[in-house]
Amino acid sequence: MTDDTPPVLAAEGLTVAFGRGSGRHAVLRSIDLDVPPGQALGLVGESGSGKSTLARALVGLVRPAAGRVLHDGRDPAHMRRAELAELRRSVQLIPQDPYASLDPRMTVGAAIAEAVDPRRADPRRHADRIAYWLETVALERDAADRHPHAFSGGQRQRVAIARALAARPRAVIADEITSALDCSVQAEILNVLADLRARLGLTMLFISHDLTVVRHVSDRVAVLYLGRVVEQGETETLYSAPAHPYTRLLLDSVPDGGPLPEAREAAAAEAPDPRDPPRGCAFHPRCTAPGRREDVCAVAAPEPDGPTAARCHFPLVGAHAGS
Ligand SMILES: Nc1ncnc2c1ncn2[C@@H]1O[C@H](COP(=O)(O)OP(=O)(O)OP(=O)(O)O)[C@@H](O)[C@H]1O
Repeated sequence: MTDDTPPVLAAEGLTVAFGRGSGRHAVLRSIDLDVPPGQALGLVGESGSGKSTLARALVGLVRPAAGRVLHDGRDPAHMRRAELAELRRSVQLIPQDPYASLDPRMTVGAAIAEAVDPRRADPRRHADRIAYWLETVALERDAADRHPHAFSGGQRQRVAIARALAARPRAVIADEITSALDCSVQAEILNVLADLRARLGLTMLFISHDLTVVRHVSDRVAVLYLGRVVEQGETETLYSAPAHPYTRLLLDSVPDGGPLPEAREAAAAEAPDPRDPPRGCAFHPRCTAPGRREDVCAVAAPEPDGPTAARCHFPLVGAHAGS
């Protein structure tokens, strides 16, 4: 790999809008991010911030209103049908609910066989590959003969991961795959993913509303607020010195010892309607960073600045940090 190897996944000025006429509204606004080969980018944000829409846009299920997505430096909008089919295989989306990716009528073996070779999906033909992928996610070989409903939630998510990997993707997008699971099962799935990343050098976009979860599996993290990336950077930098008050709020809300009083107050405030975000900095009505909310916040949208490209007029750290 050279320095000019393009990222496996990228978004450039990506804007996605839904609705028609006067009801049309942007859900993602000028998103810039990239995931280089073998890296894992975590994407965090609260419900409605646009995480799933971004995942869907990256795999070509949602069309940009402006900007573009790139796969290995190429825009799917200019691909032929066969290339698009190959793209769908090479970027696997694992959704929160494995039932959305697993056909309940198919045995697990048949589902994996289909990913191995869609044209010759006979599970007997691919028995060794099926066993290999099941073992890769720490499931028994005989899981192949059972249907998805015969598994627990965590096991089902392992099956979904095995199925996604069996397609030999260049990248995996995991969308809230642990959020419906108990803490201990969540930890198991995160360990499986961390192990797979180390063994297979997977390129990954890992989406969650939970910063603690994202930290374990990401080299870098991007924070989404009302359809905008408000901060992104190396995981350790972002966690140890967040520059955006929203990132700080998310970190302070992590349940170890309970949130700080300001975080509690801001977290309790309703998130604004994504269809009609506040002018200026969209976060300003909830911003409780002491002494930092100024008139400018209500009128001017901040540009990304500092080591973590924080979109804040008064970042908490960095050259322009206020007192
Ligand atoms: N097909 C659609 N048509 C219209 N609006 C949509 C559509 N898909 C998503 N939205 C809206 O886009 C916004 C972002 O939704 P999205 O599902 O991407 O958020 P999210 O961060 O993934 O939330 P959650 O964590 O709750 O899934 C929401 O206001 C949602 O109602």
